[in-house]
Amino acid sequence: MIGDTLTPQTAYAVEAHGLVKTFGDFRAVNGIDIAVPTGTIYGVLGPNGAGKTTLLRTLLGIVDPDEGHRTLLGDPQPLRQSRLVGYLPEERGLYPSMKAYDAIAFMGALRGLPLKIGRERARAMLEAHGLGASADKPIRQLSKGMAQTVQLFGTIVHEPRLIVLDEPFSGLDAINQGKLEALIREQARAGVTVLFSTHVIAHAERLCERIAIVAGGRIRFEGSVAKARDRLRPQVTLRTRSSDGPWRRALPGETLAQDGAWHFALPDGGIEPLLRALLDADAGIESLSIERPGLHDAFVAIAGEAVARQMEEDRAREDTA
Ligand SMILES: Nc1ncnc2c1ncn2[C@@H]1O[C@H](COP(=O)(O)OP(=O)(O)OP(=O)(O)O)[C@@H](O)[C@H]1O
Repeated sequence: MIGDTLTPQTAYAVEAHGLVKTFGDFRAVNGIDIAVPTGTIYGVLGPNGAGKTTLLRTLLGIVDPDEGHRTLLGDPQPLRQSRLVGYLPEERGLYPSMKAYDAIAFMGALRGLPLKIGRERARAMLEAHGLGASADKPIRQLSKGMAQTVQLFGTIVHEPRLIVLDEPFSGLDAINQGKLEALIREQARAGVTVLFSTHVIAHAERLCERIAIVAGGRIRFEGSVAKARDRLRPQVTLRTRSSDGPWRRALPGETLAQDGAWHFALPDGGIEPLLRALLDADAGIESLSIERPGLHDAFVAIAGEAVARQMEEDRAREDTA
């Protein structure tokens, strides 16, 4: 890895406290604390306009904060670490006449990788991902998905320690999104820290060890996906043969009877006391399921219905674009 001797690995690849970035009177980033553990896949999740891009750019050192401080790979001057960082911006663009392998090598060269090594690695990466036949094609002849893959390879060809991807899934079809998810996992397995932004909850849920939910320039939640999901109680659905009996008293107060089943949140004391009552009274348990809420439900609980609806709309707009 280039410059591996420059900085020892720190516990957190990115750390920031009290970050504020204003544009005129508008606070795009409004007091953000964030800590991205080294070697994790970390997602910044929020609707368009939440401040994700500004946050990433501030962490990278492209934008200076008005308040607060941050370290990138342990360095309070993030740009000094740029050779160890790969950044895929939201606005993407490659030179249309450049050949695919050359475009990758060129991007690596901007991060200090000798062109010759970049070209060799570029060809190997394209081969390994079934794109060897496109290596010598000019970018303008590639499909959108392929061009985006080329840009991503250009982002990682210099073997960075930290990859920052701004909305990397947008504009990709489902197949290419799956390939990108696999590539992100591959990088993480190799010990690379991956920080990405998205407005699609499913990507964050599938990929991330930790997430930050951002809305209105602030972090509404920071932690593991499991911790976010734990914000909501698991939901119980119970079907019984008998419809009444002393066991009914063991159902929680806010139980809802719907579609021939009882629905309620898992009680603090667990399901066992209720099970005992059902068995003792011979209620006849036909089915019982306990479902943990997904990240989507947790997101609604954390960020609110309005923000969740805006994210759905962002996604729908993108799908029809
Ligand atoms: N250079 C700038 N000058 C003025 N306002 C800006 C600038 N950059 C961002 N903003 C504003 O800051 C807010 C946050 O933008 P930002 O791009 O960080 O959000 P985002 O969550 O990344 O959303 P998107 O995915 O739409 O870019 C938006 O209201 C945007 O218009």
